Parts: sequence; C-alpha cells; structure tokens
Amino acid sequence: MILLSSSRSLYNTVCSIAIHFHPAAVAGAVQSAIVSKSINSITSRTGPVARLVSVSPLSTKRKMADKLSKEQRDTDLSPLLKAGWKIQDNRDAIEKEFLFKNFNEAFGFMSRVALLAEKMDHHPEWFNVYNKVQVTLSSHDVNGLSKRDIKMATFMDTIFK
Ligand SMILES: C[C@H](O)[C@H](O)[C@H]1CNC2=NC(N)=NC(=O)C2=N1
Repeated sequence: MILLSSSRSLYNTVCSIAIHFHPAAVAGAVQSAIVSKSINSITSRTGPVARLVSVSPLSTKRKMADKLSKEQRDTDLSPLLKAGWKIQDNRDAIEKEFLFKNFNEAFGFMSRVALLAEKMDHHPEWFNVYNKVQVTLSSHDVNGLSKRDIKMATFMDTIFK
C-alpha cells in the first residue's frame, strides 16, 4: 500500500490518499509503471508537499493457487459434496443452488459473498433470479478447483440462512 499525505497550513487540513493494488498476477515491471504514473498524477494535484509514507512489497504471487490434490479432495471437498455441492460433469468446478425467501434475502447473501470475493480476488460465477442464486465455483488460473473454492463454498454455506 502507498500512502501519500499533504497538509495545508492555513486550515491545517490533512489529506490522505491510499492506493491498494489489485493482488493480481501483474508483472513487476508493469506494476512499477502504474505506481510511478499514479504517484505523478497525485503529486501534480497535491503539490510538492506530498510525501511517500510507506510502500508494501510488490507481490505477484497468489496464495493457495494450486489445483486441489487427491488428498485435499478427500479431506476438504467431500464435506461440501455432502452439503449439496455437486462436481460438474464437464468441468473441474462445483455448483450449488441457494433458495431464499425473496429477492432481498438473495441479494443480501450475494452482497456478503461479493465482499469476500473482492477481498480474496476470487469471484463466483453465479446467476440470480428473484429468490434463487445458482453458483459455480472454479479457479480459472489453475483451470480447476483450488483451496479458494473450498473457502468460498464453505463461507456461502455458513452465511446461508
Ligand atoms: C486478474 C484477476 O486477478 C483474476 O482474473 C482473478 C479474478 N477472479 C477470479 N475468480 C476465479 N473464480 N478464478 C480466478 O482464477 C480468478 N482470477
């Protein structure tokens, strides 16, 4: 994270801008280019008093990106299959349909899942109509199921009511 801050002495107003990088697998060089461009566009607006407060290390690695092993399927995936998730016939992906009382409940569920999805940078494929949410989970980068799908499915089951 980069934090820039500047102060205007007349009103003693402090202005802070935080930039969070998308933890996608962006090549280091490309990311550096984006960094310097962002800093330049901010400093040109905030003036020379802007200063760099902290920079976190650039990471191009995804955690838990590996496709589930046979052992992980036995230990981590099978409880989900017992809880109603199904492995798709033509793809290493799991799916489940969630039914709610009404659209409001369904959309509330989707909103809570969306917050986790953004945090994890791992997004469900889903379809919603009124009180029904059909979900498919798979990890595109490994072309199959990963620990991220287990985490996402478990979260959905936990908050489903
Ligand atoms: C560029 C971005 O980080 C990737 O496309 C992320 C976004 N969300 C994702 N979601 C899912 N389900 N699988 C992915 O591999 C994935 N990758």
